[in-house]
Amino acid sequence: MSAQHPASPKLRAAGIVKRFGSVTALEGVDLEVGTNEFVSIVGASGCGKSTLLSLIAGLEEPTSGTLEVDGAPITGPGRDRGVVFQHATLMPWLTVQQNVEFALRGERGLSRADRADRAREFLGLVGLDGFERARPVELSGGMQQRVALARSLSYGPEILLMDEPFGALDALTRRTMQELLLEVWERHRITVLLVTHDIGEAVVTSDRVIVMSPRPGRVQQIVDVPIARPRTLASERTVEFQDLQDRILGLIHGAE
Ligand SMILES: Nc1ncnc2c1ncn2[C@@H]1O[C@H](COP(=O)(O)OP(=O)(O)OP(=O)(O)O)[C@@H](O)[C@H]1O
Repeated sequence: MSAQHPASPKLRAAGIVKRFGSVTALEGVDLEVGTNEFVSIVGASGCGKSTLLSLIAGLEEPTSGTLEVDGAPITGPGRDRGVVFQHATLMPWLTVQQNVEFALRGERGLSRADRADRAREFLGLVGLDGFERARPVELSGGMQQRVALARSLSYGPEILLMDEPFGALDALTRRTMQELLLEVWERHRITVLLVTHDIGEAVVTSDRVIVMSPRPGRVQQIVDVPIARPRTLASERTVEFQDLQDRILGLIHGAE
């Protein structure tokens, strides 16, 4: 287990247990994520990665244990946490611009014009200038995920929770989206928690990788990623990168 724990964590989970009927999805999960940290969660299918993310998003309640953001308990979904899922879940009858504006409707003090400006700003950030009036059906999967990312970032969350956000994309688009995510993270310095099946993705993006073990889901090990940033394709060709990736794969297979 890594000795490094953030001094005052942005996000803290302590003793988390989650049961669905007779299934124990999570058993005694402890986790601390620092402000601006980029942390990935990996592990075999069914080890509780999505469940943990849903609990932190406030979409599910733990059976027992404590979940906190900045020391305050998580009691439900909140605008301090943005969520991006594997599928973009855009509203098909709205344009790209309207989809982002819709997410801003609850923002106090934002006029209609402000919402439109904010939506345009974030669509620009994810490289969708010129697509504001398109409908989701006219976009590729990667572009739809860009809209989902813009939508989640537009209301200024401090934590971005991502569940296999690029899992449905082809390898090239996936690579572009990883680079975009890192760019956004470097620029906005938010805290990111990324669930992924792609160990390379976890290593190239993260400060730390949490390896979970299944039945019931627990934190098996936390692996530090000491590779210098910014990370590029060249960093992935290094022995250090390959060794880390192999070590994490070994941990996952050892736990199955
Ligand atoms: N709503 C639910 N009702 C019943 N059981 C559930 C529910 N959600 C998750 N589970 C169970 O909890 C366990 C953990 O599931 P979860 O989806 O969190 O795992 P995961 O690691 O994200 O899996 P995958 O990598 O396949 O997406 C599984 O045994 C799953 O069947």
